[in-house]
Amino acid sequence: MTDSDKIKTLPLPFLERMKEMLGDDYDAFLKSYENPRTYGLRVNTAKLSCQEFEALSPFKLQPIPWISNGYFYNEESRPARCPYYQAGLYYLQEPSAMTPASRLPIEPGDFVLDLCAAPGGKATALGAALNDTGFLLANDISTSRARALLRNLELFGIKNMLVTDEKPAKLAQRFPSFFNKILLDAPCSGEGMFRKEEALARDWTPEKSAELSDIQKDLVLKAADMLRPGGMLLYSTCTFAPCEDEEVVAYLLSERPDMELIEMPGYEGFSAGRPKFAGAAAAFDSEELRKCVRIFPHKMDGEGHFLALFRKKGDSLPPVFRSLEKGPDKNTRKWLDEFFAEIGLKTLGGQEFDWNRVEVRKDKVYYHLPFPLDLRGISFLRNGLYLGDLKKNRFEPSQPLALALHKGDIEATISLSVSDERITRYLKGETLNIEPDEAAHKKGWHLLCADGYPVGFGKLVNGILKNKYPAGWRV
Ligand SMILES: C[S@@+](CC[C@H](N)C(=O)[O-])C[C@H]1O[C@@H](n2cnc3c(N)ncnc32)[C@H](O)[C@@H]1O
Repeated sequence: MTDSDKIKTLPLPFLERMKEMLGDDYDAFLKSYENPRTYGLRVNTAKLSCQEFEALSPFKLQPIPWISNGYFYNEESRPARCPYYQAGLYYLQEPSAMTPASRLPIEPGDFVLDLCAAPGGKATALGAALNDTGFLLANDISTSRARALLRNLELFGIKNMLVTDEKPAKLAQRFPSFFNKILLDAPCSGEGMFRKEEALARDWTPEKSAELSDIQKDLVLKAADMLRPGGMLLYSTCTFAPCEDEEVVAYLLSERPDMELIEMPGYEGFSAGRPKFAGAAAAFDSEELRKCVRIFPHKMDGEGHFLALFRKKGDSLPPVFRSLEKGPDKNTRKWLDEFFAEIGLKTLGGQEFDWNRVEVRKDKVYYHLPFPLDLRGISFLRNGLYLGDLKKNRFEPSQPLALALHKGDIEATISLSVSDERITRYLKGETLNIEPDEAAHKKGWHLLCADGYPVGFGKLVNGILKNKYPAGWRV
């Protein structure tokens, strides 16, 4: 389909509304559909700095000016095929979609909720910013989408996380005034993504936006109720529809007078929210809506988005938890100790290993959140990090453990260059020949690394590395 054909697929009522919204800018907006879309990559700063990534990157990068750790890349570079992707060094994300997580200021130790998180484009950014301090609850109502979310968080090596597939109402009941940072990237009509995904334009109807607006209003109230006084909530959509954007913001401000809009770090391409779209619920100064941000594809190298940053008035202290004092049973401790001695474990993700966080369920060993949460009745896919499995009298490590390890955490590594074809063969599940000077130990469990960044485990026997990369992760 040519680019001018693309314009022909845009629904007429949508175009009429955009013409009214944009006035003199409408022609430039329409013309932007003739431009190719841009491609973005966001560096996992929990694993390496942007400078380190720039020095390593095999593809040409150009910084995204409004995202501190974001880069444009050329479509032909195919960064998903590079082993650094399997090592969790970056996430591929449309550049505008990087904006919401980047405008929610995460501090070490924050309790963060991403309410509609799958597949994890924003949750991975929030988790990396927390860098295993505090904790991240990443939720999605859809179980299958929550599985993809879990995989992406595991790829990023995040430990302090709870991944749930719950109804927001249930979470709101269990966690009132609990989190101090919340991202609500709401389900929306996706008008901002019409250039990227034509199917969205084909399925669009004005009635859908009205239905979604009701859902968004419900979700934003639930999110506000889970926010602690003094905490911040970022609401975002990838649509231009006023009933899903300013109208939802106005609704929250009217229903919850303790919520206020605040300015977010700006960028020259951002456009202000529109006071006239406040809708019926305008029991506040609608000029405040100018603090919202609209992203238009004719003003920036990205697709359409909407963002609003709120603060809950007042102040509060973080919840206090009793510390965990349980730890694993004697045998689990022994088998884990033996494995850790074999690989020479010093730290886990740069932090001291905390035995109190270890718990076994059905022969699976987990490294829980650092404090106990009451999860009775809450449906979750993961609490913390899945460390591995108890087999007959021994422990076998998991892939998420491999990805949660940092350079320097363990002794038993084999580090090959990313361009060494053995890394690609490993990712396909093949066994490898390893020279004696390439491995830290003569035999046993090793962590295979690409330029020092963990990719997965293998077991060395007589110069052959038996592949332990799980079938479900292979490329
Ligand atoms: C815009 S997408 C989220 C994208 C995600 N934040 C990211 O950056 O990768 C919206 C998500 O909301 C989920 N969703 C839809 N209705 C929901 C509801 N009532 N409660 C929670 N999540 C919901 C959908 O399954 C979908 O994954």
